[in-house]
Amino acid sequence: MNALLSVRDLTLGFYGAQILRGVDFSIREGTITGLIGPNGAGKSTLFNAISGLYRPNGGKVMLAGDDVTGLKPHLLVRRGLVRTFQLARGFPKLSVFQHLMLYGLDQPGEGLAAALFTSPAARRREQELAEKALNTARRLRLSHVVDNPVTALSGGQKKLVEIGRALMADPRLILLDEPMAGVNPSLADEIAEHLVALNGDGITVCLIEHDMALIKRLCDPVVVLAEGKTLVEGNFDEVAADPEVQEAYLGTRR
Ligand SMILES: Nc1ncnc2c1ncn2[C@@H]1O[C@H](COP(=O)(O)OP(=O)(O)OP(=O)(O)O)[C@@H](O)[C@H]1O
Repeated sequence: MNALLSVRDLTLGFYGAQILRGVDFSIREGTITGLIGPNGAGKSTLFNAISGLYRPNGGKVMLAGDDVTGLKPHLLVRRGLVRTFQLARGFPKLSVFQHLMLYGLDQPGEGLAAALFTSPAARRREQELAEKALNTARRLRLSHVVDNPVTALSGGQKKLVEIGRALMADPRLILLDEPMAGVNPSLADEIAEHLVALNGDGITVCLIEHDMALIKRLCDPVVVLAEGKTLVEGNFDEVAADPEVQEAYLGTRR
């Protein structure tokens, strides 16, 4: 399988502190790739650098063979790369449905003007979007809360809305930053099932997660990041048995 995304020698620093120190890794199309590493290793920063939130100081991000280093997030979304955040972002007063619609609007050719003018074409497009939002909610088993404000949702449901938001962009690759963190075990299981289903539908997934049982169950390969560098890559058992990985975790985490 080909690399859908490759990161080469990526570096990024804040105020003189080097956080990413030459990261190299690839995400093969069709995989659920796990990205693990001790707290502070730079995993979220790496997602931010890939998804255009932070501009790297050096190195390259290639998406489907194109150099997309430093492209703004909305341009990457149009190329099929979407990320989610650890803490669901959003507008507290909007309903789940309105959230999904809003993110569906940020699509190629979907100017705000087109959405506001009530031409037959704009109305048709709005109807299509509404259907897509309802289907997305159904797919994530959120239909029963679709008209509720996001503030009224449980932590786990908010995580599902965050995934739904990403799905509205018809992604080819989703970067998920701890989508199960802080969620009760049965909902974490449900989210895991959704990820497997999305992957079955052809979406490539890269997942940051601290729960090793979930990583073992869902991810192959697993990439380990420590102190801003990729340490090793392999299947879960290979990675877990690696002395360097054990040392990285022992040194800083357990
Ligand atoms: N905007 C920022 N400004 C300054 N330092 C930052 C910023 N974002 C992250 N850092 C620093 O970069 C380092 C890596 O943080 P990051 O959140 O990427 O780690 P992580 O591997 O995702 O950790 P965790 O598993 O705990 O979420 C940390 O030392 C953090 O304090």
